[in-house]
Amino acid sequence: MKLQLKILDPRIGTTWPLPAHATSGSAGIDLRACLAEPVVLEPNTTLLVKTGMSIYIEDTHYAGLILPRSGLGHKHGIVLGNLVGLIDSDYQGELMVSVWNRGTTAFTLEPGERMAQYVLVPIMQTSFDIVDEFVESERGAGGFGHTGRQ
Ligand SMILES: O=c1ccn([C@H]2C[C@H](O)[C@@H](COP(=O)(O)OP(=O)(O)OP(=O)(O)O)O2)c(=O)[nH]1
Ligand SMILES: [Mg+2]
Repeated sequence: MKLQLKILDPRIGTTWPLPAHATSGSAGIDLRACLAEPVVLEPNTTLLVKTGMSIYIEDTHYAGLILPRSGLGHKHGIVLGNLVGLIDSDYQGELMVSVWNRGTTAFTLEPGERMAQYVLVPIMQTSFDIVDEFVESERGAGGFGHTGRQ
């Protein structure tokens, strides 16, 4: 599916490649850190980092998710300060990534480094019928481990 992309940082598409799926089956598109110079992220610090671009989804049946990269998250503790970024279909501003060093050692984020990934997902918007009672389901109100652990 084609989306409108506005390039805000001229290094995107010149110094660094245009955003794209890395392989034919990649679900995500890596987002690069649009930094002027390397930044040291001390343990347990968070930095809001520009991506240098805006993606306007427009169609309300889709949203963007910003997710961690597994290698950075597992090996270096670099995840997201908001855990997951949710990008609304009507958002036209610059995509921003809240980079959180949840690890125990400092991490140097380099200009152009792929820091997170963007995934387009389908969305069902909801409205509500107000009711007093539900038709009873098999589960009912049981949750939070109600069915046991094994
Ligand atoms: O990691 C993120 C999360 C959000 N956004 C942008 C796109 C999104 O559409 C907008 C609002 O995000 P959200 O609704 O999660 O944040 P909020 O704190 O509720 O802000 P708002 O009051 O603007 O809705 O911020 C990002 O660029 N990166
Ligand atoms: Mg909001």
